[in-house]
Amino acid sequence: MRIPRALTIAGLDSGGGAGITADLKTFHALGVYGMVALTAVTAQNTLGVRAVQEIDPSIVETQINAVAEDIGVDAAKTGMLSSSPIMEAVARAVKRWGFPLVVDPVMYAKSGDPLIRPEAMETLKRVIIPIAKVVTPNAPEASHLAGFRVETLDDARRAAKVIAEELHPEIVIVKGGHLTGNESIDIVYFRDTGEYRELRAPRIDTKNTHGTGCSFSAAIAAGLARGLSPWDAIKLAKELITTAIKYSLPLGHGHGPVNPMAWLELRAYRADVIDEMNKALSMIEENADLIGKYIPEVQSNLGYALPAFYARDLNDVAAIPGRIVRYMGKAKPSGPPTFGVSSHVASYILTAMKYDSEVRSAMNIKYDDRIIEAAKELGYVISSYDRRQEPPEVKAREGASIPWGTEQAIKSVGRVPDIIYHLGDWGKEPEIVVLGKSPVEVVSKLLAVLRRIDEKSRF
Ligand SMILES: Cc1ncc(COP(=O)(O)OP(=O)(O)O)c(N)n1
Ligand SMILES: Cc1ncsc1CCOP(=O)(O)O
Repeated sequence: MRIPRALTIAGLDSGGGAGITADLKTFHALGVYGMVALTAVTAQNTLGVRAVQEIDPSIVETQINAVAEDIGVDAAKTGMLSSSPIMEAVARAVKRWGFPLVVDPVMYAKSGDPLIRPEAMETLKRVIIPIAKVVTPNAPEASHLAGFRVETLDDARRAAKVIAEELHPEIVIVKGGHLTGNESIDIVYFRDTGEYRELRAPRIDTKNTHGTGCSFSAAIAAGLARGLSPWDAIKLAKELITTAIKYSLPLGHGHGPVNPMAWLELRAYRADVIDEMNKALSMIEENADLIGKYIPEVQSNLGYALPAFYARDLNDVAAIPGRIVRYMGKAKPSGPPTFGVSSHVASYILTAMKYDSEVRSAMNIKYDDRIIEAAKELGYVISSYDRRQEPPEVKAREGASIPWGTEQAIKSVGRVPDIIYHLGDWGKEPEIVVLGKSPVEVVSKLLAVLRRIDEKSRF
């Protein structure tokens, strides 16, 4: 088994959002072992850079040699290279080992503070960019490298070609993050073939973009280390950075950090949600006769949302496609738990989570007075709302009824209850919704109530 290995040759951001910490998170999120050759220590936070201590160039070079000689480097990236001597040292080591290099031509921090000495700009162009397989300037960096202002997509296309032809990297990506428009469009130019390609993603409206360039270039290096073609590595990096920006972290008072670990966490949480749903479905199947009696005309569903930070909309809630039906008197899930297949139950969950982020699961069942009575006896918190009181403007808004009703029920008991019910309206069947922290907890609550009804009916 080959363990892909990538090296970041970059600076430390004490705030943890950019530089080597962003790079290592990105490498690991993509399943690549990460190594570091530190070039500078910056005293930095989300607001700016307070101080910079450069690392001695010979130490930078020795770090690269040390890891390449022993552990091996499948691909590397550079970030903050602030001085000509550091650049010369890096170039010597890169040429010695011959690994593919991604260059993020870091010039300024998001805060606007400079991260390169003015006199080193020429060395960046003459010594570092020519040894790059891929170079990833944003629009201001592309302006410096190409020698004209990059403000439009056409400018970006022209700049990519000029940088490739004059400075000789194999591939130039002029990133669209600093340009305007609903989409963030990166221009990719291949020097050998003269071919242009584009990478598009919806522009995400956030100020928390600290570390974007670092993570993007690290993701390309990780893809190369994994043996992907440059184009596949670039596409993967665009997907990762879009996710990292979508789930960026509102930390600090300036530009908060992007979140490359979201790539990994989302996958882990999704798998966890499906596992927990399957456990609860087994409980339903083991008690199919009992639960079967309480499946309503519209049928039931059981939902479970991702943890609150990741639960943004209905697609972030897993439920049963085709719902839980009554078949031969028994409760029967129609299919495997799947994200984005519920609107009704998912809407209860997402609304409840606004009041208590721990309550991530719910199941709807048929209304029955005995359930309310038994739940009261068991000490559950019960609340209700009256669908007939729904304001016309709420009724008129698609998808607004359940959030409205859920909020009414929560506000009337001052917390997210265990059970919410309503007695219906014209054309709306009365229903009971059981809520809980997990689907196992929801089904356990439901079974406790149904068993109590059963016991009572026997005496
Ligand atoms: C140590 C260090 N390296 C690089 C940067 C640049 O990061 P950022 O300011 O977020 O800009 P992009 O990553 O988007 O290019 C830094 N601030 N510190
Ligand atoms: C009670 C109820 N009312 C309309 S659909 C439905 C059942 C569950 O729907 P979903 O599968 O959207 O959660």
